[in-house]
Amino acid sequence: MPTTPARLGTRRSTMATSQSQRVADTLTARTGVPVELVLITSFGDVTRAHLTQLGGTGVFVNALRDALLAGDIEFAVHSLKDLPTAPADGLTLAAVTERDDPRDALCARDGLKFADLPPGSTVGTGSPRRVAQLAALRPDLRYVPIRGNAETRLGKVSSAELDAVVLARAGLGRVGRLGDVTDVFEVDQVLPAPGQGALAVECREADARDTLSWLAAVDHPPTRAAVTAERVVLAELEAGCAAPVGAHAEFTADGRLRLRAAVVATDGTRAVRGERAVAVADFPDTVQAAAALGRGLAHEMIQGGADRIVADAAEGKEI
Ligand SMILES: NCc1[nH]cc(CCC(=O)O)c1CC(=O)O
Repeated sequence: MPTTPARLGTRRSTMATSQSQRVADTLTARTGVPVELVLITSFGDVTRAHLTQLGGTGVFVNALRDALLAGDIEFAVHSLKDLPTAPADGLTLAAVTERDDPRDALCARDGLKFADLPPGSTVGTGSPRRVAQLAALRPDLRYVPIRGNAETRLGKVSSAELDAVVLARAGLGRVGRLGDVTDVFEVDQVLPAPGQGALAVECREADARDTLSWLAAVDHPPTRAAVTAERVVLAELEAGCAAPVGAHAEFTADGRLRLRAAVVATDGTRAVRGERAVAVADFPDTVQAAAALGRGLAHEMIQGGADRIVADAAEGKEI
């Protein structure tokens, strides 16, 4: 067992350092291996461009991946929903942590619920997925693209620049701001981003089987199966993290993995939704069964025109 600390690369934001520290602490508690955090600046943290204009997925993870490949760190913790679906050469997902609350949350002025926002109220979110699904529920609100970390976004409500913002509840918990939440969207109202609420532990492929095999101590196989199904939907639709695609999988009481997905046009007027479930225990490999579930649902949705909606959303970059 190594006695020099393993270096865990993290982005600098409060959310990133808090979730990285939590993974580090759990790993040390479960394995005895000391872990130190190494702060890395990513392009996604410094640019002010809108997420849909950054030209693809991975803006938040590339700096960490570069540091891994350069040998500056042993492993990295990412928000799984920020991780591109394409595998990175030489790297592997050593663990997927048990998912936190996957739902999106509203933080509104005066404790307002979503249904009680007056018509014309301004709702800030940088995510086409959220805008599309929220606009389908409340076309009478004004959706305003915003960027910045969770604290910056919440500040736009307290300064009265916006009436509300929508953020992931899991992230708000990690920055200690659950007290700002005034409403929570059930997953059948606003489907979360694939992987939302789960963390990915990434390392060099060779190390995962060898010197870093202890990272498996934070792997949560049911979460890995669920997020695999969700991410396959995203990959099959050839959509990135900025696409209007929601997907959520969960195990039902009778042991089936149930996957729901939605592709919604950014103005909320067109949508293709789908749902299917599989008894994963009937298959030798749970993750492969989950991937097959995701592929099946994605193909059914493509038959229904989901790929057209994704392509249209990618063309009209401004939301
Ligand atoms: N794209 C930024 C990002 N990446 C992960 C989270 C939240 C935490 C999570 O989903 O694990 C957030 C902020 C947000 O969407 O509100």
